[in-house]
Amino acid sequence: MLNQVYRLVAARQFEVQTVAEEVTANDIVVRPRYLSVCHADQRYFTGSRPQATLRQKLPMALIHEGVGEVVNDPKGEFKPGTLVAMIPNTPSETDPIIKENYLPTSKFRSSGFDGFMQEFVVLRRDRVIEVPADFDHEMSAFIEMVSVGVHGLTALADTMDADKTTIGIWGDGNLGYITATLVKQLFPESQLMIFGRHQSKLDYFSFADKTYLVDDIPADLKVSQAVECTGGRGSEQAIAQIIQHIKPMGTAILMGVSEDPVGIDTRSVLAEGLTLRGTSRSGRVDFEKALDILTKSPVTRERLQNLVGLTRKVSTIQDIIDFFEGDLTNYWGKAVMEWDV
Ligand SMILES: NC(=O)C1=CN([C@@H]2O[C@H](COP(=O)(O)OP(=O)(O)OC[C@H]3O[C@@H](n4cnc5c(N)ncnc54)[C@H](OP(=O)(O)O)[C@@H]3O)[C@@H](O)[C@H]2O)C=CC1
Ligand SMILES: O=C(CO)[C@H](O)[C@H](O)COP(=O)(O)O
Ligand SMILES: [Zn+2]
Repeated sequence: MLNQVYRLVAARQFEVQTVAEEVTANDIVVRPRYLSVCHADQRYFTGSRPQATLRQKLPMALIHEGVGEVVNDPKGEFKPGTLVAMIPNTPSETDPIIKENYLPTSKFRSSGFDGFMQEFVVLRRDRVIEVPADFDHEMSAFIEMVSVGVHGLTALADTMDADKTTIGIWGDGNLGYITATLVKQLFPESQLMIFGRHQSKLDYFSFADKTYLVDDIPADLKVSQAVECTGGRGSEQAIAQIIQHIKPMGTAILMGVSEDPVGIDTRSVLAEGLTLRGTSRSGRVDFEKALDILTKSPVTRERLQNLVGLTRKVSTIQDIIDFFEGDLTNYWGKAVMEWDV
């Protein structure tokens, strides 16, 4: 099958390349419909990764968050037109201990392996998962990010001590918002506190028990456990505040990506017996759990619909460039393209 792949070839430059794809009986052919932009894609689009990384990974189709319609299933298990979430991580082995998203042999789309900006995406059968027909399509585009939140909170549940009194989330953007909606489902008895930089973003977290601007946190405030969802240079300040405000022996899950190493006050980490645990990406089990939560909880779906920020139909390369540029200046929410190439 000949496929048109929309690859980033250099910062802010895309090219359509024609690729011959083999479709085996174990594959599903999907036409992408709604695609959502992640910070990781923007770091490639703007050329802000190190030059050596860009040389190694480009040309490459961006985007690892999206839903599409099944076009062809050689085994007939999925009907044509079925809406599916596409799982960007593609493992080639299993391990009894290391999860699929941490195996060095796994390929992750839009990080060295073509993402979803293609006419058709050929995925292994276990890399698609049906999305209920009544889900909002634009919200469904970022189910991958919901699965990342599920993965992070699963790691928190596996690691933390018995104190569930208060969970603090640092970061008032997309990942913070998604993780906050999931805390309400996965830790319903906990008090949820959000720590952010913008009052107008914190106002969206109306379901949280408390919100704080990070320059106005009461000195004696303590959280039982914490999740860092900031990234960039903001991570350093967020981790420092988490160390200051978490109870002894608490766990902090770190999810924000920083290009440069950030400083951490290890003396306090040791003195208070804290656990800092990083989580990255997600696997099929996290997608399944995310879809289960969304299916059972209409209120979570409604909250996540409030995170749909910029939406536009894209049909040409200029539309794609304009869309990515638009996302860079978009203040609140996820940017979702209706993929109409
Ligand atoms: N681990 C993983 O698998 C994944 C990681 N990520 C990463 O998560 C990070 C966040 O992504 P996303 O939510 O989309 O980004 P956003 O820009 O939407 O959100 C980050 C928010 O955190 C705020 N912030 C910055 N510093 C602090 C601080 N010290 N304390 C509290 N809030 C702060 C930012 O404010 P301001 O804009 O003023 O700086 C911004 O509002 C990125 O680094 C992204 O790459 C994303 C997906 C998956
Ligand atoms: O966004 C993510 C998962 O949803 C990850 O942060 C992203 O995959 C990291 O990739 P890269 O190393 O290419 O920045
Ligand atoms: Zn991502």
